[in-house]
Amino acid sequence: MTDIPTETNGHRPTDPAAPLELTVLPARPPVGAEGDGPGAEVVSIETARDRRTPSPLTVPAPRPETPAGAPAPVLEGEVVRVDVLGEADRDWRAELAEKNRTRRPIVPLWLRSRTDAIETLRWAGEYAAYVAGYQLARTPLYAGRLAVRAPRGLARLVAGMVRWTFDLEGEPVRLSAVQKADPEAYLKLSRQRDSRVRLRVWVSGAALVTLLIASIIVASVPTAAQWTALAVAVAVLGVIGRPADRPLIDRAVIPTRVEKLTSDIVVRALTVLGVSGLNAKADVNFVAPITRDGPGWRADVDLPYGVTVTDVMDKRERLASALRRPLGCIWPEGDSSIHEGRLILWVGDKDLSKTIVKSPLDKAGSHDVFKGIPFGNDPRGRLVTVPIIEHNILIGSQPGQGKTASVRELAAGIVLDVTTEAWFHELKGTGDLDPYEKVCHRYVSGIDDASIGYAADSLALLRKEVMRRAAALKTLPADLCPDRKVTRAIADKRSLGLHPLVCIIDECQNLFAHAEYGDKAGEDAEFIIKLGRALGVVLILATQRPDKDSLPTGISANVSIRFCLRVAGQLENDMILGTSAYKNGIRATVFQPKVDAGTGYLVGATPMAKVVKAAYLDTPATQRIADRAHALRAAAGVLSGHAAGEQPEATAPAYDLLADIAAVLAAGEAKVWNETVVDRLADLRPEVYGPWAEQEGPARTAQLTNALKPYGIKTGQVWGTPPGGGKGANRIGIVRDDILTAITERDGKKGFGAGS
Ligand SMILES: Nc1ncnc2c1ncn2[C@@H]1O[C@H](COP(=O)(O)OP(=O)(O)OP(=O)(O)O)[C@@H](O)[C@H]1O
Repeated sequence: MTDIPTETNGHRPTDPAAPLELTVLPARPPVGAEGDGPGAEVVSIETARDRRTPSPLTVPAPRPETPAGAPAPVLEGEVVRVDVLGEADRDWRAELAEKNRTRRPIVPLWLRSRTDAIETLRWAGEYAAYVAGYQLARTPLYAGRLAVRAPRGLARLVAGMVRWTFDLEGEPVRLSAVQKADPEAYLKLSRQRDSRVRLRVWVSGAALVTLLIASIIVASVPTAAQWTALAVAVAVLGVIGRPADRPLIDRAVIPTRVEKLTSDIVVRALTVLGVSGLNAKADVNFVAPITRDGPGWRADVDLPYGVTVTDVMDKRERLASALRRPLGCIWPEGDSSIHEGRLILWVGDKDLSKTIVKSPLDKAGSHDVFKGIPFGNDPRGRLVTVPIIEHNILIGSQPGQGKTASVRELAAGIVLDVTTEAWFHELKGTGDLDPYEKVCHRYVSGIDDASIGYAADSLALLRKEVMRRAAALKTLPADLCPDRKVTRAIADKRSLGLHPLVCIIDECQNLFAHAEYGDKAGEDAEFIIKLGRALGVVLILATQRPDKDSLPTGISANVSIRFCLRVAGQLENDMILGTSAYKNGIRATVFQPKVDAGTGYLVGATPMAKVVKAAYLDTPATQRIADRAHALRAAAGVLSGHAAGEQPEATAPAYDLLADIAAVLAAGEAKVWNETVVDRLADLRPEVYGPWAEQEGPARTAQLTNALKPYGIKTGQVWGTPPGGGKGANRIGIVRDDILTAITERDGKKGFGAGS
């Protein structure tokens, strides 16, 4: 509650305990003044304050200047509270809405997702099977233990029977009656004992006779039954003869060493981080009970006002120390859909950095890329799938953090889908993708100029392919292609040539920073990323040098899925994960060099950025997958290009579209129809633009419209006349100035980029 300052006379009262309000509220009767007599009620100052009716807000008098040491005059005035006491008007609808938003699930978290439920039941099943197997394997040991303990059990049984039959446990009490010379008590106890013993002798005798009869019966039954009876008798005696400190059955698992996460532990950890505003127990507000969530504990906490989850994430190492767990177990996350201070603290049982995630593709017979590719696990052990159709993927990190391993996992999903054409380029020359060579339409591994030139050719060919596909998709009937994009049904019709085509370039910095091929390759890649998405063309790029020379900004700005393993700083982080990622707390700098190989931030594949440990395929596993993919593809008759031993396609001749258009437009032509420009381009470079001119009507016009989109140039209705003369008309066309402006801007940027 906020109070207007109470120092209306410029001085605080000398006695700090003095009720400040009473000295400055002369206009109002002091508390209890109505009853100042003998029967007056004694009221505490707090109660009196609370009873007081709220006053309208008044402005305090300005502080008067008083000469030093002079007693300050008491000013008339009234101290009032800014906040009105009492129950504030409650907006019950807003409260209900808030409650609805934060309600806890009826069905437990692990049962809400099919995958989680299956996973949990699998764990339970595996655990039960393991315990059963473990104990079954030890039955001979347990039988031996029972046999050894049986004689002691027999002795205990006989001794127990005798004690019970003759009521020996009452003996000390009877003796004490004798010692106290209490004949009355003794006689009472003796009579009770005699009556008990009379009954018990009969019971014990009956038990012995039953046992005798049972023994005679057992002596006459087949041997197997005799053994069974003996085993039961030994087992019973063995159990009776068990030493108090040694259990019969061994534990199948060591009791968990993982400390249960409690609110005290969480509070202790959060309050020692040194985050300003987060210092005391009262600063930590639990919004749900701490629960098990996957293989770890989850605490949902509201941080104090003004403290954000990023403040805590920045101190992850300290948090790990405060929780006394390895860093790889501590995964604080935000839930900004609620607010910036909602922290979900997940503390895993196992250190993520010591976990090797198995790829589900290792055992998969085939795969469908339209369902995404299983990529790895989040820290809670949940499978994360990366969508690939209609996406492009950028992977980046410092050297040796697991880029190639991540690419291998994605490549496994790609090759196991026979409808997907694979163009793989590994520009490090270490042969990490070599197992896949035999299924690739285009493949190269190397760091030399020829290999880099080959990759540049691939991008040029891919650009051409994108343009071909754009036209081909347009001609498809609407019922087959309602959304104007490649679907599973379209991909399955191989004759349409619109199946998924995935081009991987590992260590792409060697291509984009290449003096000869770099610029053109960058432009082509940008073009493919922008236009290829709906056409089934996917680019996957991996780089260990995410700077603007090695990774053109047009690429880093337009990819839709990003996976960033450990990087050194904010700049690299944001180049891979997108502008402001670091500021928003998505920081791949938190991962440890080498130790966290394979672990990175995945953005764009799931609704929120996620930490993911990529599945790891070693070379033999990769080889097995590639062998399976080869057999599948051979059976389906889809091995082509490099895989079929064909020579590489003739490389696309290098060309510059904007320069070519500028060359075919005369200085006085302000606006020209697309079809006229396409005809002139085909004349200029038949090998490049010839296929455009072969298209009919709208498809021909669309070729140029699509090709200009990446440059930000739009086509529209322009007035013109046919080349041979004739009636003028409005048709789709271009404005010459747009072309010249784009050329000037591009060349300007190049000049700036080179110089900076
Ligand atoms: N997902 C993973 N799980 C476990 N270990 C991994 C994983 N990914 C990579 N590693 C480990 O890290 C090592 C380096 O991985 P990789 O070659 O993929 O790194 P890179 O980033 O491609 O390196 P470079 O930049 O030098 O090419 C691997 O040999 C492996 O030991």
